[in-house]
Amino acid sequence: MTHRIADTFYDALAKLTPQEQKAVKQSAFDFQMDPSLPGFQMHRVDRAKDPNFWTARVTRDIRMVIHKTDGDTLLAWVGHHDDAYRWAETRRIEAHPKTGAIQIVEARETVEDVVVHRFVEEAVLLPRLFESETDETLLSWGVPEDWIGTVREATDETVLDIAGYLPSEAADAILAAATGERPTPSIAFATGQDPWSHPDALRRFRVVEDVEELRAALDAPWEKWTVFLHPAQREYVDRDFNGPARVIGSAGTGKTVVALHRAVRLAADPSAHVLLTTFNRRLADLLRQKLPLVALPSAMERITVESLGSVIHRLHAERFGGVDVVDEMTLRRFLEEAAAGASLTVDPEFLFDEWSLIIDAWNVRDAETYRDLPRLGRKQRMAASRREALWAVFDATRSRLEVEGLTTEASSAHDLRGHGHFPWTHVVVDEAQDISVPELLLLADALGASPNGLFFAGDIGQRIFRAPFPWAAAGIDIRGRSRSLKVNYRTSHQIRRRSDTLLPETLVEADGSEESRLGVTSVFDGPAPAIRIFDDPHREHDDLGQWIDDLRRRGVEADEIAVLVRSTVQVRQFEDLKAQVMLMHDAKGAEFRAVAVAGLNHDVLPDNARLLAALDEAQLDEVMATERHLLYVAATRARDFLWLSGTEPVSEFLADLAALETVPSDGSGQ
Ligand SMILES: Nc1ncnc2c1ncn2[C@@H]1O[C@H](COP(=O)(O)OP(=O)(O)OP(=O)(O)O)[C@@H](O)[C@H]1O
Repeated sequence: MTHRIADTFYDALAKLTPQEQKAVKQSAFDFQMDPSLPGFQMHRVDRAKDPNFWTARVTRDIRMVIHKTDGDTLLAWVGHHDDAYRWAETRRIEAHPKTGAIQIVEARETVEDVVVHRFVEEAVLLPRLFESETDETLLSWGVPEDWIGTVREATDETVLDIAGYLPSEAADAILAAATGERPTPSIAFATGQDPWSHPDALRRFRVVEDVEELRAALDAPWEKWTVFLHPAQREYVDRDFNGPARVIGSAGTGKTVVALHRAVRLAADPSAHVLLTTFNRRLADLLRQKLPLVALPSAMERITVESLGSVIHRLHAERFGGVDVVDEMTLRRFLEEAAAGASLTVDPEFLFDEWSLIIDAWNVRDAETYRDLPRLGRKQRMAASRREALWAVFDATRSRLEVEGLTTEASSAHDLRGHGHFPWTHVVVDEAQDISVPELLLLADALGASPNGLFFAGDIGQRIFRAPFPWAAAGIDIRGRSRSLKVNYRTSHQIRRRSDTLLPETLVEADGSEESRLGVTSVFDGPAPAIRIFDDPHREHDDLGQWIDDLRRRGVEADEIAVLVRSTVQVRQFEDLKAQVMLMHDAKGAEFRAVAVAGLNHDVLPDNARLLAALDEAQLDEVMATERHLLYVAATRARDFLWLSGTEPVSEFLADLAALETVPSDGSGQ
């Protein structure tokens, strides 16, 4: 006898009151132990299209909908009595005729009102998106047979509605197709293969082995990712790689979720020691909070969650004793004094960048290496004589640091390379787009060649802290072991579409490889983002206050609303609002039901001081890219509601977004 739980049960449970949830959980456990208990008063749902639907009593008013086949049970839905019967009466659970995956299919006539009604109004005007697709193609996307006609009638205006009624693989496919992507057909199972084990079935049904597992699954019904993964996520969690691998994808596509599950799956091996890490402490703390949702205590014992900086600092202290790390001001002074000593006139910013991004980052120790080194991540060319003169400055700075008993963070990482035992067998790095050169060099040295040794999750469109550099130069080759996720679980269609316009459709990595951002879909709908431009900052503040008050009246709690700004001065400007007010940089890794990115003014984003400090076109491009990424990161923290505003003269990024508002729909559908 196999017990399963469906994602629809989960979603329905999350909508009940805490009291009702408690009762349902107890009943679900009891049911798993003994489904024949008389208290359940099992009733077959008489008017159901599918004869296998039953209801089980939880309380006077609450019923679980159970699907029973050959002794196997599936917890399919839960809710108030009449709703539960209606749900069961209008669903069928069956294997898809083409793909072979088990699906929950909603009876089409129940939704005709919603969808067809709209068809009538728009039918004459709008082109049908899938008119020319054959039945065979639509079936290969997982569209249920009796939905083919409706899908073929879909227009730009109705495609979202229709997708909402379809099994997720079919919804993903039609939404991707509506944006011009060619969906990959679902795997077709041969007759005789278990339809429940199809990858598309595994994303919505999960076998529950014992009550402990059921308890873990039901304890956090809002965190659906703890139980149900998209097949692409599952693949990257489970697969074995013979070298470093990477999952990429735009904001909200579940990369962190993959990183967490992957760490747990690696820790299943009793001889494993897994480091789950990222580039700063705040993000490592967030990972530490999420890990217990997916890891049993036995796996937790084999997983260390710590930021890379902290790991390096700790290992260095253990191995070499304590050394003081030089602060930035002192380092800048040493560099300038060394330049003066060598009678070299050089821009201090350039000197500092050259030290940080080349000399210290790549551990350049002699003039020859410096002379021959490719300009990794630096766009300016430099004559050999100039490099020779500069080398004297860097060499003197190194000696000075040594004399004063100081080191740098980068040097600490370099010291650890090739020195002694690396304490972990596997490292999983989240937010890998912001990893530094020395950190990557260390990881490459320790585990770059070992199977399943290194796994990275990241998005180059969200790189906001560090300059880009080619990973291959650090000894990491992920060619053929990198793939992207395309389903956005966090952000509504409307918010994702708007935010996506902030970045180019194709991003180019430092090694020249390209990443297409097209074809991403969201799993739910919501209101369009509010894009507002004001003449007066007080007006901006007050209107934003009203937007927040409105949300509060609609039941959004203050801690689910974030106001994100670019500078600390602006934090003060908005801090009286009933929301969490924070810097855009600090929102990385977080998500909120509602986000307002405010104070998007001309001198604020891109940050004026950074623009002024740029020494040439290349640096200017880099500043523009990271500032753009920052706005993208900020906007994509929003789940349901997004507000973007500034006061004239506004940020060029905001002006661009506002200009799009007045342009008629681009016809992309998504
Ligand atoms: N398979 C899934 N089912 C349901 N929800 C999911 C799934 N995967 C991810 N999510 C949800 O999507 C949201 C985004 O996930 P996650 O933070 O892992 O994305 P990300 O790609 O790391 O985002 P970012 O790049 O913005 O940091 C989270 O709320 C998470 O709970």
